Amino acid sequence: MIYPGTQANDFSASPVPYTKVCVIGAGAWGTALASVARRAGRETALWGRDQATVEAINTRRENPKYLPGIGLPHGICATTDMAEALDGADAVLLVTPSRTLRDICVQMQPHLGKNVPIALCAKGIEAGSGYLLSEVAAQILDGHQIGALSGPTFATETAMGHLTAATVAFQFSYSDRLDTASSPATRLALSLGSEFFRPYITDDLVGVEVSGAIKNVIAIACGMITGAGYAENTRAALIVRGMDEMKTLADVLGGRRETVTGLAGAGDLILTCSSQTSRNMSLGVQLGKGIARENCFEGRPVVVEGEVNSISVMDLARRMNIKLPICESVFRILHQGADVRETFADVWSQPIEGERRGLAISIDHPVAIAAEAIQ
Ligand SMILES: NC(=O)C1=CN([C@@H]2O[C@H](COP(=O)(O)OP(=O)(O)OC[C@H]3O[C@@H](n4cnc5c(N)ncnc54)[C@H](OP(=O)(O)O)[C@@H]3O)[C@@H](O)[C@H]2O)C=CC1
Ligand SMILES: O=C(CO)COP(=O)(O)O
Repeated sequence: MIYPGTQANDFSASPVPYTKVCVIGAGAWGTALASVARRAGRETALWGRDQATVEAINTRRENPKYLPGIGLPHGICATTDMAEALDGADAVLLVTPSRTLRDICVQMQPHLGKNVPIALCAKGIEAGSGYLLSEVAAQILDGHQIGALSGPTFATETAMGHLTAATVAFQFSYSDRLDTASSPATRLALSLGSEFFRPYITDDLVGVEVSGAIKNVIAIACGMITGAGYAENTRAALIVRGMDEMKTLADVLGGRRETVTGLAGAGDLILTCSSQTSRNMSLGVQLGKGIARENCFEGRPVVVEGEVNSISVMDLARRMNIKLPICESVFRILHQGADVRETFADVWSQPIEGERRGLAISIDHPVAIAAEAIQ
C-alpha cells in the first residue's frame, strides 16, 4: 500500500555505480576504504605521499606502515602521482587527517574531472576557522558536490573484511525520487556496498560531520575517566551526555538530531568510547592514568583527531553561544593543564537540568545543597 504523501521506490530510475573510485590518503583508513571499493568491484586508485608504502601496496598487497599483516585485495593501483590517481576517476574519497584537508584540496583541484563528487572521510572541524570540513572543501573545489562517509569503522576491522556499516551523506531531496537515484550518496553507496560493507544514505551532511568531529573528543573523555579509575556507569553517562552535545551543535548548525542517533553519531560513539583500539580513547586512558602526552603511544606520532578538534569544537561552540561541558572539560585538561578528576567532578556537580536541553528546569545539584546544609 502507498500511503498519501509518500511515493513507492522508482526502480526505473536505477542509480548507476561509479566506475573508478580514487582514494586520497594511504593511511589506515584510506587503505581500508580502497579495499572496500575494490571488493565492491570498482576500479580503485590509491594516492599516498610515501613511495615505500605505495610500492608495498602494489607489490606485496600490504600496507606495512598502517595495516601490517593485513592482506589487501588484488587490483588496488597505488601511486604517489596525484594526476595519475585522479585520471578517469568519477568519485573521490578524501582520507587524509582533517588538518591537511585544505592543502590536499588545493593539490587535487587541477586534476579533478568535471563534476566529480568528493566524499570526505576524515573527522573534524578546521582549526582556526571553525569551518566544517565540507565548507573548507567547497571553498576550493567549486562545482563539485561535497559529502561525507562516516560511521563506526575501525580501519583494521574493515580492511580484514569484518562486516561494517557506515553512512554516506550528500545533500539531496528525499522527496524527489529522481534526485535520490542520481544523488552521489546513492551512487557511492552502490559503488562501495558488498557482502562486507553496508552503506546507508542520508542528506544530513551537517549532522554526520558534527557527529564525527565531536565523537573523537567524547572518546578522549571516556578514556580519561576510565584511566582515572571511574566505573562503567560513569562512562555510559558520558557517552549519552556526549551525544547530547552532538545534538546541540548539529541543531544550531542546521543538522538534524535524529542523525546523531544513527551510525555516524551513536554508532561511532559506542565503538570508540568502549574500545582501546580507538586512538582517541586510548590517548584518554593514558592521560587519565597520569602518563605525559609525549610518552603516550610510546612516543610514536599517531593521528588523534579529538586532540586538536577539542580546540576547534570549543571555538565553534563559543561562536554559536552554546555550552558543551564534556568537550570543554577535554579541552581544559588537554590544553590548559586542568586535572582530570577535578574537572569531571565539576561537570558532575552542575545544576540539575532537563535531560533534553531547553527545558526550563535548573536547580542546584544535591551535592552543592548538601554541602551548604552542613556548613
Ligand atoms: N583509522 C581509522 O580506524 C579511521 C580513521 N578515520 C579518520 O580518517 C582520517 C585519517 O586517519 P587514518 O587513516 O587513520 O590516519 P593514519 O595515521 O593511519 O594515516 C594518515 C595518512 O595521512 C597521510 N598524511 C599525513 N599528513 C599528510 C599531508 N600533509 N599530506 C598528505 N598526506 C598526509 C599520511 O602519510 P605519511 O604516512 O606519509 O605520513 C598517512 O598516509 C582521520 O580523520 C581519522 O579520524 C575515520 C574512520 C576510521
Ligand atoms: O573513527 C574511528 C572509528 O570509527 C577511529 O577512531 P580513532 O581515530 O579513535 O582510532
